Amino acid sequence: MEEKGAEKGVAAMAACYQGFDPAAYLQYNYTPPRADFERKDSIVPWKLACLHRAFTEGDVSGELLVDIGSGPTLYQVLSGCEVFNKVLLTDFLEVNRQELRGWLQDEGGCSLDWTPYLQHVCKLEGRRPSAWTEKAAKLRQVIMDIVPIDVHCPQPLALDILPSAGADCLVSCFCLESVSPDLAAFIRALGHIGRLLRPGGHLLLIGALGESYYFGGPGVKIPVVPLNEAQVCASLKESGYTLIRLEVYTLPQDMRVGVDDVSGVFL
Ligand SMILES: C[S@@+](CC[C@H](N)C(=O)[O-])C[C@H]1O[C@@H](n2cnc3c(N)ncnc32)[C@H](O)[C@@H]1O
Ligand SMILES: O=[N+]([O-])c1ccc2c(c1)CN[C@@H](CO)C2
Repeated sequence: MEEKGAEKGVAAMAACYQGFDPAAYLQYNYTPPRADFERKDSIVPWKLACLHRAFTEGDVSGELLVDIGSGPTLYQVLSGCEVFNKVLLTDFLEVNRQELRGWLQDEGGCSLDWTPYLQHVCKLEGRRPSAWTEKAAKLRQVIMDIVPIDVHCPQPLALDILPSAGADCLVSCFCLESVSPDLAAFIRALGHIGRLLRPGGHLLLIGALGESYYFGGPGVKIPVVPLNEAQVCASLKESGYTLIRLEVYTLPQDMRVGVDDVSGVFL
């Protein structure tokens, strides 16, 4: 049983997320300058390059990839969808699950055009950019479901969703530190998601460094656990992970656009 304070902190975070606005969030973080495919130092191309390397160079493989706290974004599985034949997307909010379903059903029901992302990852894979339609079809084919998740629950997913052995790989981007009231809750959540992973499975974790808040929509200010590299490493170790590689991106001044106070990104 968590002590009362922890439960109150978690409930307060859930209340903050009631105002989350997927379209605004995508606009803030997934359009230029943060997603500028012509700029070598833009954040999103850096993340896509790291994910491409992680999914193709490491010995990351298996059947099932689970994305923890997908939000309204798909970039985090554009490389993984070529390596795993089942991808499970998850989020705490129905508005985000709905946004992802909109893309999946390909009826124009989503707030961001993911084509430049698909084209960019095709380029990283040495394919011609026009292969983006094949990649989109592949992703729609491997996404098996879009389900609710709560990383503060010792059992974050409904019981019958994962095979008994667990997932072969987890990916989670800007979730745990953005949904936890404090560092202790962040570490507990790391442990909770670790139980979804089979022994020897991989966790690809992307997160914010030095961030204390971000806007999840107009006027929707959400508190974040400010992390430094040492805390990330110590938290992973404490929750039973073996760190294989840590990469850090430091935001250039013009990537600080007022939607948060993040200073760096780790993977
Ligand atoms: C900053 S967004 C990250 C979205 C996306 N992964 C990305 O890379 O941009 C944090 C996400 O965590 C979700 N979330 C909020 N509370 C959560 C919880 N208790 N468990 C899991 N996810 C939660 C939110 O709905 C939101 O989609
Ligand atoms: O630059 N980015 O690509 C990017 C994408 C998502 C997010 C950030 C930066 C920083 N804030 C987090 C929420 O804590 C969400």
